[in-house]
Amino acid sequence: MSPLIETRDLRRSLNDTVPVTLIDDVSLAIAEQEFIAITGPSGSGKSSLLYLLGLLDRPTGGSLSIGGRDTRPMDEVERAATRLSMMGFVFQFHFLLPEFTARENVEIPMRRLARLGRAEMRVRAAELLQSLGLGDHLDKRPEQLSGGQRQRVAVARALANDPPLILADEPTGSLDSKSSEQVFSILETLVRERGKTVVAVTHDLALAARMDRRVHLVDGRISSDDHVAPQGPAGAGRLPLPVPSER
Ligand SMILES: Nc1ncnc2c1ncn2[C@@H]1O[C@H](COP(=O)(O)OP(=O)(O)OP(=O)(O)O)[C@@H](O)[C@H]1O
Repeated sequence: MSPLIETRDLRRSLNDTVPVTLIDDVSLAIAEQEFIAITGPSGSGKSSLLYLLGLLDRPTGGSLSIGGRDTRPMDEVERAATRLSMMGFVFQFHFLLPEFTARENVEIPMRRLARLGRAEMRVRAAELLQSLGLGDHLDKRPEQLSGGQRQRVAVARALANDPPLILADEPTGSLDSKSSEQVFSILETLVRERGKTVVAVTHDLALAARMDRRVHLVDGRISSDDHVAPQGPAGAGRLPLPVPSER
């Protein structure tokens, strides 16, 4: 089976007055159900790499395949369609739309993909939020939620179209330790019990140590890539997500 993500000699350069190489010949294969940290010093290119993998930016060299499809010939419409169906994004700041409720925010990617009818979208959004411990907050707007709750809404939104891949940029970076642990354990459960692949940029080496693989960048290049065997219980099947306590 082809990897979920495969890059060969991926490169992103900027041709400003002084040329800068953000990502330098990165070759990486990521299989389904991997739980991967992208680590490295500030400015090493972690976010740049994640944006390339998420088709939010275009490489200036090398190749990138998603789900076995070469992304090079894709136009913007195909790239957007691939993002919607294959990926969910979680950023350090939740980027929820303030005028919409939690449930409406989760419905947005479903509306864009337009695979489900309106009633099905509403039910699915509610179920996702319930599974993340937010069943009592469906109709609240982001300003009425705590930071940890907002980030869990952002995770529910990332899962809206049931994508195989979740790309996260410092997903716990602006949370207190309790909320950070909740969000991390949700991401872990998505891999272990829901078969998702999670690629997360993190500065937090303690969290990275709990993931299965650490791709370490220095100056836009992979300086180390260390794997450990997945820790999920073999044959555990699909278990419910751990429901964080309501706050
Ligand atoms: N649009 C841009 N123009 C010029 N330089 C850029 C641009 N985007 C990123 N850079 C530079 O590229 C390098 C890599 O940035 P990137 O944000 O990917 O690093 P990072 O490892 O995620 O950093 P941090 O941990 O601080 O978020 C940095 O030196 C950054 O200043």
